[in-house]
Amino acid sequence: MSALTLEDLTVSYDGVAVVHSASIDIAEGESFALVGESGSGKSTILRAITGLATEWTGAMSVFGRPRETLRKSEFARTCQMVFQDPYGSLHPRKTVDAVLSEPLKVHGIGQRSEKVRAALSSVGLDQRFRFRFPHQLSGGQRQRVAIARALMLEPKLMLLDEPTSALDVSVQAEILNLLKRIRAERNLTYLMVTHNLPVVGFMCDRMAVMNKGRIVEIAPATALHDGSFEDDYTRALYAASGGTAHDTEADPA
Ligand SMILES: Nc1ncnc2c1ncn2[C@@H]1O[C@H](COP(=O)(O)OP(=O)(O)OP(=O)(O)O)[C@@H](O)[C@H]1O
Repeated sequence: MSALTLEDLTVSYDGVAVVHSASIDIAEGESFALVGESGSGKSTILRAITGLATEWTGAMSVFGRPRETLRKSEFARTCQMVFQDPYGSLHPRKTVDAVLSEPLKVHGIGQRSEKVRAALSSVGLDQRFRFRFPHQLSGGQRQRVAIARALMLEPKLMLLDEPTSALDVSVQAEILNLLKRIRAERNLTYLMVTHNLPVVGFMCDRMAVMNKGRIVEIAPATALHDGSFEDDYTRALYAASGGTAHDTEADPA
């Protein structure tokens, strides 16, 4: 079963296309990376999937359903996104409890207190953080809250937009380990934007490489062992990242 299929997806802002004819098919349970330099269109693909970028042509489907047929609430229960910046993505005047309860309230789901407690422990946060505000948390703790919020509705597909790049190097590996564990525990599908190839080696099964709005190559993450890429741009990106074989079992940070 495909978790996410994009066919010939072109996305524009104000009539100017920034993603051109992208096609990707991600299997259920797969962890898939979108890589490429800044401005290549990676986040725009995530924005089109979530509905934040509305000018698109082509076809998108989520677990076999055409994207445009999914109502907002159905989509939210299937697919959630974690953003790069846990500072900007959490409301400054809402406690962790309020942030985590909100999706349950909106969707009419009960047993909220138990669910919030369980969510905190599943992202490795002590219960004492429950009634704190974002400014009372570290960057890594905030990102744990953002991940917990994304999990509240038990989605099957997670879109991760550079989920660790705003964090201190010392906590990046912790968050990547957390994301990896959660995916295994819940059989989640990940589509992750990153510019960090070692992160791809650690977290992902396959990668699509983007250059100037186009997917130039789709390769297994194991190609990072020896740089066996077909496309010149991908090889240049690999060389720029150090070009060394990455141990996929080791922490990248
Ligand atoms: N809201 C917007 N309106 C107009 N143009 C935009 C908008 N957002 C992004 N763009 C443009 O679309 C192109 C692709 O941007 P996008 O953010 O998707 O790239 P990216 O690969 O995710 O880069 P980064 O790694 O820097 O986030 C860029 O040229 C960018 O300037």
